[in-house]
Amino acid sequence: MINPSVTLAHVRANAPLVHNITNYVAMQTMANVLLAIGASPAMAHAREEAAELASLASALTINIGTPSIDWLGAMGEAAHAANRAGTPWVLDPVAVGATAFRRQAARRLANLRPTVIRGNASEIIALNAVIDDQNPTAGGGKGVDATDSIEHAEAAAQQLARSTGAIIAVTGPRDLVCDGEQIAMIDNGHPLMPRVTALGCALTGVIGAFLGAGAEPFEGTVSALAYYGLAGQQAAQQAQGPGSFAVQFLDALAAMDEATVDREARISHRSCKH
Ligand SMILES: Nc1ncnc2c1ncn2[C@@H]1O[C@H](COP(=O)(O)OP(=O)(O)OP(=O)(O)O)[C@@H](O)[C@H]1O
Ligand SMILES: Cc1ncsc1CCO
Ligand SMILES: [Mg+2]
Repeated sequence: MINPSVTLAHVRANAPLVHNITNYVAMQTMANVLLAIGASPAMAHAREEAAELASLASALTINIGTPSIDWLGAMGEAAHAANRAGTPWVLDPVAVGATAFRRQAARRLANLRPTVIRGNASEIIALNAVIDDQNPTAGGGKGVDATDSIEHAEAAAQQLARSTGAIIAVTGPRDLVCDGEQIAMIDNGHPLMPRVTALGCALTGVIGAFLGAGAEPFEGTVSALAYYGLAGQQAAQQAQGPGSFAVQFLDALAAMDEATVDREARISHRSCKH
């Protein structure tokens, strides 16, 4: 039985510092989402300070949404520093199927022992193919958007969890979390969420904050997804469309009552099929 409110309360009480190397599109949204949940965001991508900041933080997140060679250097150094410090870190392999540059970057990062990898269904299918050396040339997704279903990604998530040792979180109309042995499905969320850019990227930060607050990685990831989806449902009740939804969403994250998360989280849990 997972109680998402336990970690949410820890985040609110301890305001973990989350270091994010994320894309230009997501930076402000992600920082605002982290502030709304009660965490303390730091967005920094200079190679000169990446390792130092990662080792100070309670959690690190790395997102390849707008990659460059310089940033990849900073990402590698930050991941190594987090590993040395025993700090959890989350990889967001944005649009990994789209280009050779992204495939190479994501392969390198996924092999640096991330605690969690979060992507949409197409990203997880593509990343698994890359790690499995199927090396897709034009695989998966339409740029940063998903074109595959969660159900379709389940086998890939399981294989990727086993090959990388990471917890795999696949998000979409339903979310799935797999550690290679067990699977949780989360049925919270709202169709307006993918109509606002970078809400997936920001969710990667929320997972980071939950891990940084001390959650066990599988439970912390499931808890973050349920809380986030539920905030989406609540925001949608007040919203007129994607614009007002974005504003309402921050308010819903901040106002979320802890008992409500436990009551309205729709989490189911089972063993992997194979
Ligand atoms: N159709 C949907 N119905 C309900 N919830 C959804 C839907 N699509 C996405 N979500 C929710 O939106 C959040 C972000 O997930 P999504 O899969 O859209 O990320 P993403 O594709 O990485 O987004 P981005 O790249 O824009 O940051 C998750 O909480 C997910 O559950
Ligand atoms: C739209 C977009 N392009 C690169 S990163 C990003 C944010 C959503 O992933
Ligand atoms: Mg994404």
